[in-house]
Amino acid sequence: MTQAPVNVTVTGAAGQIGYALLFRIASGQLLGQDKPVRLRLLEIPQAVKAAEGTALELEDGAFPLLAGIDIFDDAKQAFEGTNVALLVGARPRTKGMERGDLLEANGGIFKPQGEAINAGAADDVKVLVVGNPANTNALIAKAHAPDVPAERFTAMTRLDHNRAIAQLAKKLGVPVTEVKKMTIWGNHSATQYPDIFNAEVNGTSAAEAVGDQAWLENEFIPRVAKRGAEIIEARGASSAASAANAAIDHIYNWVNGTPEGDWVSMGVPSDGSYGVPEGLISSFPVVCRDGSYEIVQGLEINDFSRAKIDASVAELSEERDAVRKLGLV
Ligand SMILES: NC(=O)C1=CN([C@@H]2O[C@H](COP(=O)(O)OP(=O)(O)OC[C@H]3O[C@@H](n4cnc5c(N)ncnc54)[C@H](O)[C@@H]3O)[C@@H](O)[C@H]2O)C=CC1
Ligand SMILES: O=C([O-])CC(=O)C(=O)O
Repeated sequence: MTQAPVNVTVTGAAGQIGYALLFRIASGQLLGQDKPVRLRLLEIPQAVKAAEGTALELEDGAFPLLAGIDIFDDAKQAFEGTNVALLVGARPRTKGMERGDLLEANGGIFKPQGEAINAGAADDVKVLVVGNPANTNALIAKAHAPDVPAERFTAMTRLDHNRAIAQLAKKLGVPVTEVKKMTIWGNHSATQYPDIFNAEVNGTSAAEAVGDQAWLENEFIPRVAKRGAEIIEARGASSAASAANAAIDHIYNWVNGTPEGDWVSMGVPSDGSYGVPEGLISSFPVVCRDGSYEIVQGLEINDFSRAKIDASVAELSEERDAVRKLGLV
């Protein structure tokens, strides 16, 4: 283990996703088994003690790759020298809160965090926003980090991607490993569009293998898009371990590449591909190589898919307009 440790900042470290995420990072699953990590945990002052408790447990794991843990309640310090920033902590929607209130409350978190990343993160920083509304929170953070290349700001739709693979595999009675080229388009919200027209099962068209438009429209798409609510209903709490798992997958692929003949879904700043307005953080199919990603080009978008993508992108534009009005971007 001669490499210098990679600095990984996790916000919301004392929350449920944080608890599921930190042990997997410490065990080497985020970056790879040859990469030591130094954890930098950010919490609000009231939750620092709980984060300290988690740090004690991390110590008790005696993880060979864990080079150190520091805990902060100040964003500037937490993002100093960070190579990988996992922005998990966010303001949840509470009773009586309007959409605008939620965006404003999250602006109060993601604006200063963007500024702190801009001021102190390492030159190679990669940012993943998990905290909801993830795409627009990522947009806010990016807007306040003008010195960081825009493409380093990403939002998590990998949980949706994994959910879509699992549901499709279940429908067709095949192992998840047979499903390739799944795509989530748009927003991490109920408007997202899981696209099976470009997906493959055993190397052939997934849509043809399913051959059931009613299942696609009435079961698959709503199931994937509303899976978060289904989990909350069943568990009495939102997805945590599966969200942490998806965050691990997102960064692992970004850093180490996607497998040959497959792609993954990431919320990334649009370059105008597929008619998504430039700058919006929208989910696309991407391939990752050598620590960077590229949006997969040239996919066929049929009329059904076009309408679904447009609807989700329209929601992203509305969210951007709302945070623009609030002076957050
Ligand atoms: N993109 C996705 O696919 C998913 C996103 N989520 C979102 O992830 C977020 C976190 O979820 P949980 O861990 O379950 O929530 P949680 O409420 O258990 O934990 C959130 C933590 O963030 C902390 N926090 C709040 N403001 C902060 C700030 N300014 N700086 C640092 N820490 C701060 C809180 O003290 C709390 O410990 C939520 O917004 C949730 O909606 C959850 C599942 C999937
Ligand atoms: O709604 C939530 O907080 C959880 C969420 O994003 C998901 O499970 O996809």
